[in-house]
Amino acid sequence: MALSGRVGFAPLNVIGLMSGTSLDGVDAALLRTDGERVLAHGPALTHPYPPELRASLRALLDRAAGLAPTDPDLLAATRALSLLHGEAVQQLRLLAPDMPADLVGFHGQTILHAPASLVCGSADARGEIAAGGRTWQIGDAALLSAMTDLPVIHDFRSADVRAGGEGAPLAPLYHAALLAGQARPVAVLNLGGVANLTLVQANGDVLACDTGPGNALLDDWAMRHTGRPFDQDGALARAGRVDTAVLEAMLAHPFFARPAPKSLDRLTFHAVLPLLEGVGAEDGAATLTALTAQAVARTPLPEQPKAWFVCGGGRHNPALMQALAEALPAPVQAVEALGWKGDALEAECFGFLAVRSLRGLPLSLPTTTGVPAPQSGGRLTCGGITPYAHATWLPFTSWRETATE
Ligand SMILES: Nc1ncnc2c1ncn2[C@@H]1O[C@H](COP(=O)(O)OP(=O)(O)OP(=O)(O)O)[C@@H](O)[C@H]1O
Ligand SMILES: CC(=O)N[C@H]1[C@@H]2OC[C@@H](O2)[C@@H](O)[C@@H]1O[C@H](C)C(=O)O
Repeated sequence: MALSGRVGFAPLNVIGLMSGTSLDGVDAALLRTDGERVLAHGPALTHPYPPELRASLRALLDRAAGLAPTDPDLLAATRALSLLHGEAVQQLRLLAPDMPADLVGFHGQTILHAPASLVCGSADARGEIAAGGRTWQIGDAALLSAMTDLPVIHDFRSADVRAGGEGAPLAPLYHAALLAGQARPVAVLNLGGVANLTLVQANGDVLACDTGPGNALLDDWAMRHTGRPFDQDGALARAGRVDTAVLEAMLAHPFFARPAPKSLDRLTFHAVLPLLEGVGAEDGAATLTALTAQAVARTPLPEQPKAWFVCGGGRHNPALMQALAEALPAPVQAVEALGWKGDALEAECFGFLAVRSLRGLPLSLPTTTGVPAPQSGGRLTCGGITPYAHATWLPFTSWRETATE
């Protein structure tokens, strides 16, 4: 029998873990993939952060730029979130005894994102100061590997930033793999703490960027005015009116006019919050909801998508979905319309990218992060693997399986 030129790569069962900028918890999802195609979707779940961990992570974000690696609060938060990730992995394994995991993709918690373009405030100078760029995801991959007795791929973004890229977004190659066969141009919009889009152009090229705030500003506003962590079902925004003068002043931020690729730190837009001084709780929520939608609509794109598919927690907010439908010229639907799990997509993505990392395939492209050439990334940790024993000393806390809507 003649051998074909291409050597195949056996698909793996991989658990992807993502804890996003909303600081709400860990999403975990199981996939069978070779890093190019998804052969099976296993279960997914969300393991919420306890309020004290959420508060301590939120405090670390404010101090991240000056944090020493040995800072006691940093070490405590790193350990706590790594243990929670370990719990999430073990719970997921219990849900899928017929899909034994081979590998874990561990994103970690971003506490600082300062790629060169944000450090210098201009994309043009990126090449000169690339060495100054930095992105920081905390998490103890060796501890996770020891807890789960699995090899762990982590540190997905640093190689891209070191090479002069934005280090984000990294979901585009996963979105593009799932979009194969859809009518183009087509876009996926992720409404997390920060919002990001993937555009698959008519010729199949993939373009991506962060668009602006997703839910993070609105979450902080809701916490300040209602004491609740987010604007549940958009109730606050729906009771208010958009302050167009404030909205336009916010949209004057130079980030919005920059073409893709571009990325953001969760705190980048906190500089615009003083513009809302004196605006009431409801009108402020309506204005921040409109800001997220307008930032997407005004992102300079070479082609307008024929359809938008929305993932991330923001798609549960009807006020935000309505604002997007009004701002965008093409239909806007949740990714469930494609049969995808919108709350598990990012976790699945880091499973998919873990397998790509293992294979040395690119995680990013010049058109997705601005990196000069297709860039691989991620680091493998399998040191310290010990037989799984933590169940005897770590009680499982609350978790919920991701619904298939
Ligand atoms: N019912 C709801 N009503 C309004 N907003 C909601 C609802 N459910 C979720 N959200 C929003 O979704 C957010 C969580 O979204 P998600 O889990 O996608 O964030 P993330 O994974 O942290 O984000 P990122 O993509 O930035 O990493 C919450 O903080 C909240 O703002
Ligand atoms: C630095 C960082 O963690 N960025 C996140 C964040 O959350 C959304 C947006 O900002 C995106 O750039 C990225 O996450 C997704 C999963 C990504 O890399 O595609």
